[in-house]
Amino acid sequence: HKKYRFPNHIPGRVPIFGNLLQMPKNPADQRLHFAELAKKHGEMFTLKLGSNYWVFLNSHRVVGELLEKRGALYVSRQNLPMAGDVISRGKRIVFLPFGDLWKWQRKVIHEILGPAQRGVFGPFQDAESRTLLAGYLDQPDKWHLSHARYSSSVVFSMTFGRRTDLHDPTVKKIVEINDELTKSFEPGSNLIDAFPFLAKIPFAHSLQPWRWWGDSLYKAALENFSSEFDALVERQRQGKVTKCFVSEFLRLGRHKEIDRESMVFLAGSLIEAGSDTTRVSLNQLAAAAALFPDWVERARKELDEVCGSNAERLPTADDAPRLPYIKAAAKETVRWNPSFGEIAHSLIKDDEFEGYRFPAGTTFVWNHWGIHNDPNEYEQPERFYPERFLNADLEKPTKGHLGFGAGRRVCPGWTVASASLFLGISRLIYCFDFHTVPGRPIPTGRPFSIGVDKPYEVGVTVRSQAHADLIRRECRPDDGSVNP
Ligand code: HEM
Repeated sequence: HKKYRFPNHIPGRVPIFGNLLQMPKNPADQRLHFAELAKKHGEMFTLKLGSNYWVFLNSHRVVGELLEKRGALYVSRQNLPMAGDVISRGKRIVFLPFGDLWKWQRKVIHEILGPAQRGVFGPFQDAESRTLLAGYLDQPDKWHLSHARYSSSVVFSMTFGRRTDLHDPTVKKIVEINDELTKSFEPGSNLIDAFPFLAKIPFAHSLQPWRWWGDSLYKAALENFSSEFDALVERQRQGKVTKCFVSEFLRLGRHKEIDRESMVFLAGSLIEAGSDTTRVSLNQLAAAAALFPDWVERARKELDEVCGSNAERLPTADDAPRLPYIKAAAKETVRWNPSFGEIAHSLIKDDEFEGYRFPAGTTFVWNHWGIHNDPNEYEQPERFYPERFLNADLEKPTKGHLGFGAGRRVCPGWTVASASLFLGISRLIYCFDFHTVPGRPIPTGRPFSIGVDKPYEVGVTVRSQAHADLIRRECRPDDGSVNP
């Protein structure tokens, strides 16, 4: 590696493992650790994790220079024998290395879910957010389950054309598989991904316990998605299909271009990538509304001007041009106290930058928590303050923060995601008050827990009798139940 030069190596490396043994175990602690390292070492630093070099990008400037401006080079994912090959058999787009299959999948997703298709998924978001309100009204203490149901049912409708609730067996399995999957790609979380060469040693299959676990996760996901796929084809045969990702995919003949398992995983990947992210973002929103009532007041003023101060009607997607503050709040929701970790990019060709030389295969991490909490990047970063996004980029939901990642790997679901957030936020803030619960402070200053359990206490009450009546009138209460 003589001809290469990495920025700021973090001291304390040991042979073979590099910095791996210094990594905190818990993902939230890892994020705080990366932010601390950024404070000490500046815009870039390097960790050696097993046999891999990980360069951390700690400012919007270097993320922009490398992941955005040179996006065509910083476009792949690192070699992940466990998460990518064994658990996903190279079929989950999120782990796919740069190449034809990845390019093809991005193109198809864009074609079916991009901005031109808003009319297709808009009605799902409208229906599901009404159910969200009914859930809040009936079971205010289960707000977190209402978020889970909303998020999951939107992406399910959009992908397979059917609504779901939290008791749905397919949804339950997805949640379980996702839990395991998330664990598997934290930096340093499993030895095989830290030492990819181990995967190449021809041990007998039976001597590789990690393979059993990975294989069983793959099979569980495949069965789960396949049965949904078959059910849709059957509904279609009976002439009962709603326009959705899979029905469009079939109508456009895309299934002739790809094998069945890859097709099933493409659909499944959308659900995996779209549900938890939206759910956790709404959890962040609830915490922010309870902790910072000042922005809620300002958001209300705008909503009341458009929909009436006495619950005349619900906000809709068509109100967006008159609700700039809500659009800004949707961006701030994915910026503030971000709970999710980053997904690293990998370099496909040697590159030089400001005196450094990186070999192809280097892993690059956009330091999500570090950048979002850096006072040099955001004034008072700990404060939820939508005003910071009332600027020229307001209409570009992915700009000004890293909530959707960056560059060529930026979340391809952002159109759907930002519309789900916009509608969810505008309706919730219009109809409900959020407050902190005495003696149960919301634990900010570190990433929130992303599990399906309630991450913290938030008090929820309907704003007025008129708002409760509006919900009863316009949202079907029988759909609103999240838990018997
Ligand atoms: C608020 C909700 C969401 C958030 C915060 C979010 C965030 C992200 C982030 C941070 C990435 C990685 C970007 C990178 O590597 O630079 C990503 C990737 C991805 N997201 Fe989202 N996402 C959300 C919703 C969705 C939805 C609704 C869908 C599907 C319709 C979706 C589909 C995907 C896919 C397929 C990828 C992998 C892209 C690739 O590797 O090329 N996401 N998302």
